[in-house]
Amino acid sequence: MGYDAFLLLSFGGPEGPEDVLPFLENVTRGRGIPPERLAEVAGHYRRFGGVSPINQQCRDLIAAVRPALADAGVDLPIYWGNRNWHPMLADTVARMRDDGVRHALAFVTSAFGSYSACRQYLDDIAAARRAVGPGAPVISKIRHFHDHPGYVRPHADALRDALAKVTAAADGPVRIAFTAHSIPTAMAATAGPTGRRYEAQLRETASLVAGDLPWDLVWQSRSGSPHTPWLEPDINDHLVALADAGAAGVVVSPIGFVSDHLEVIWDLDTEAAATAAKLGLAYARAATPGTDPRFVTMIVDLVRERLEPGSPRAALGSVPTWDECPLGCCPAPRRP
Ligand SMILES: CC1=C(CCC(=O)O)c2cc3nc(cc4[nH]c(cc5[nH]c(cc1n2)c(C)c5CCC(=O)O)c(CCC(=O)O)c4C)C(CCC(=O)O)=C3C
Ligand SMILES: [Fe+2]
Repeated sequence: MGYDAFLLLSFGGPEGPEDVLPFLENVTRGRGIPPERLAEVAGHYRRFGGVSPINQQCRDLIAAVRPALADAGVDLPIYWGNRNWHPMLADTVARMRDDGVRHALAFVTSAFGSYSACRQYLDDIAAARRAVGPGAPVISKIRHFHDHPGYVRPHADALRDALAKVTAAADGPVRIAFTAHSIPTAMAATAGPTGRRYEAQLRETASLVAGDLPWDLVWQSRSGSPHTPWLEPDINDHLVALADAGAAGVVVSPIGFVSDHLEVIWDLDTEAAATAAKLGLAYARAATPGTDPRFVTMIVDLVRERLEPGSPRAALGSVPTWDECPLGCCPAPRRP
């Protein structure tokens, strides 16, 4: 099977105050998110001038991937499209069609399964192709990479850097808290081909990143209606529990994310850091891979896996990954 383009597919984020509400409408359309929650989240974006860092992080990633692909002898044009904000995926797919692209490989900026982290991107690809109509390229999504050394090692080094800072500052025991985006428990139950795959992958990533160190996996950025159960505990509640149990410091490592986007700089660097300060806990947040050269090389290697069938599939763990998600894997949740 030949591929003739590389597509970076990401979440998208606003790049100015006037973008914030239409962006949030795109994210939450038909999702039953209460207006109070939306107003609150709009406030988070406004605290950063209405600019999410995520689009610039995508530009930076492309700038790093372009020479890395060329060095590896992979000669593919590079495109970028987002689910929720410009450049919108459907516009990108139209441009790919105009350029004569027939079959693109898509790297999605999420390492994990579940509807929100995986199937939703496949649905967005299908919707964008439908919108473009005849001649739209086929787009194949690159596999999950939750246990790829190019994802695990940058997180592991960042964890050690942050741990050194907190250990120097804390007068007592220091704990490690890994975080990922919370999802509704119903979505977690049906993640992957046999359920609970989002949590299983995250636990595997956590244990690979932590090595011998003890850790907890907790959740951040809960959205939705307060009446819908989501994965718990929230990082802020967890910090209270750690302080009550006598911890003096905590390192928070957002293993659920590939870059320091708004959910990291607001929910962790602003909110969780304030909770820790109030509790008297020493606190540091570990960096995400971003444009770490090992992460960039991973993307090249994942492309080569698909270009050269039979080439090695790097994996440090044992939770399986595959190229094509089975039908019915990570089904869409029922929406209110
Ligand atoms: C699993 C997961 C990931 C990780 C996988 C991946 O990376 O894709 C992720 C990433 C992200 N989530 C992000 C932003 C938002 N997520 C929201 C809402 C939701 N997220 C959900 C799940 C996830 N989200 C879910 C189940 C909802 C409820 C609505 C629904 O059922 O779909 C909302 C609505 C407002 C609110 O928070 O209530 C916003 C603004 C940004 C961009 C940050 C930036 O701008 O820099 C990023 C990278
Ligand atoms: Fe989200």
